Amino acid sequence: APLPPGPKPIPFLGNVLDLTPKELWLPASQWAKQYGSIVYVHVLGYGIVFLNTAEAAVELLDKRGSIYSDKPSLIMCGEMCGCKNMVAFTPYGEQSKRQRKLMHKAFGLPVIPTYYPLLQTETHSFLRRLVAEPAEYMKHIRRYSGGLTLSVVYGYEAVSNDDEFLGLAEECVGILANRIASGGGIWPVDVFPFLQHIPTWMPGAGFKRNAIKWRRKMEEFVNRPYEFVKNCMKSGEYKRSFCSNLLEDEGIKAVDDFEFDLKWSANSMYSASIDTTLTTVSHFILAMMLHPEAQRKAQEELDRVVGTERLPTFADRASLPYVESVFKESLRWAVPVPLSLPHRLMEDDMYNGMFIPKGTLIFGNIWTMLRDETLFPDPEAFRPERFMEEVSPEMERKRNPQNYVFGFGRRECPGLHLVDSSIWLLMVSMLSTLNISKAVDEHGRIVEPVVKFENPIFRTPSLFKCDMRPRSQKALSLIKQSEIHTA
Ligand code: HEM
Repeated sequence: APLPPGPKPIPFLGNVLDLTPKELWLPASQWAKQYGSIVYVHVLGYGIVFLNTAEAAVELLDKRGSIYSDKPSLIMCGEMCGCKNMVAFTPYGEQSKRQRKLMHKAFGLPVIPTYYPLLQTETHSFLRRLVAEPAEYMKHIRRYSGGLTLSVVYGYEAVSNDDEFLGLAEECVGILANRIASGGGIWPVDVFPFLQHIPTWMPGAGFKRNAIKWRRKMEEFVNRPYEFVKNCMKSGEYKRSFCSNLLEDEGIKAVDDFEFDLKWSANSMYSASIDTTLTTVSHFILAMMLHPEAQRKAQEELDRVVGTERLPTFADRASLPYVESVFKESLRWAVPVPLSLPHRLMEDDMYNGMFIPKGTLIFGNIWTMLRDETLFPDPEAFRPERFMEEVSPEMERKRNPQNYVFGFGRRECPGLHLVDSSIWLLMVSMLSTLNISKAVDEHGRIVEPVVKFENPIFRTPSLFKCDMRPRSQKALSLIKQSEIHTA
């Protein structure tokens, strides 16, 4: 049977020249238009498949999940830098299933309301930092998502921007995203495994010396916050968290390798939440700045439902349909992880008469799915109204961006329910208290945002100038008073 179609490879090297290190989703979406729901390329004989429709992604990644849920085994990232135990890199098998079970226990839908008070506290602290230093909004979003994850996962409260655990986490997430996994995480040693045996002192062995250094940092990042929880529990003074809840669960504790799994799952959630949250919230700010009419409509709804005497809460959610549509459209428009994370096919397989060889890397092309004109007419436009239209339940499911942006099948994002609450509250709180608009320079001219996307995995916009200020004196005092109420 033929391989799926795709751009013509060159001899031996394959499609190496077609694969761009930045915004690979753009050529991938052109291939989707040209070749259809499934596209095949290869690099030096290693196959890569892009699944361009929800039907193909659900059929393969979900229904045939037992063979489509493995992860590529990367020597540099996984073995040498020790990341193979992070959930996003764990091979499909007993360990990945145990880790996901732990995360499901902590972040499954029924548990999320128990985090509401914490989400509220962190959101209000974020608003206070934002009004004090609006130009530093990216720093504040990072601090928010880092602080939230430290509290939820370890019961640890970061007290300042210079907090030692926040610093350690920032450093490690930076090493992982910008050093270890840059260029898709494939190093020469992954293609020529014998390189791992060359002595560290040899010229050209810099990658080995770096790997030793980075591995030590990663281990510190895994162990130190975990030891913090255990010490607090010993002393009897601790906040409930993912780790403490599971450490108190006698049934789960009895499972083999429990502590190892717990430590690495906790750490993985930290790494997985920072860039994704930063990307989503930055896109929301960008959208509000570029579409003042959508912002105004959302604010009118908020003023009608919540009023101006208090901040919004989760109890308001069902009465805010337009705000809900802004939330959905922000996720669709942003596509924070446009090609999802790669899965590895464990056995030869056939799809619609085409052959997909064992070992092929499979990318869910979420970008193309969420730019599908039949589901989202004028897909580049930011138009929350599209989600206000009356459609059949089947169509509603097909058009819900939350069914795409978190990936598919057995490796689907375990943080999705938390994100649904945390980012919703963050957006609604910003809308209710702040006006977001384009910045004005010292000559009074409007500064048009210029945005680039440099990260190969996350569609994070580069820092852009914008103006964020309280909607009124009342809004400012609500933000300031939130500290007193939280305390
Ligand atoms: C807007 C925010 C987020 C988005 C868009 C997002 C999206 C994704 C996507 C697309 C994947 C890959 C799924 C696949 O392989 O098919 C993923 C994996 C993952 N996410 Fe998220 N995520 C977000 C936030 C979070 C948060 C807050 C957490 C933790 C609390 C988290 C934890 C994880 C983990 C641990 C994995 C690896 C799962 C595995 O390989 O089994 N994510 N996420």
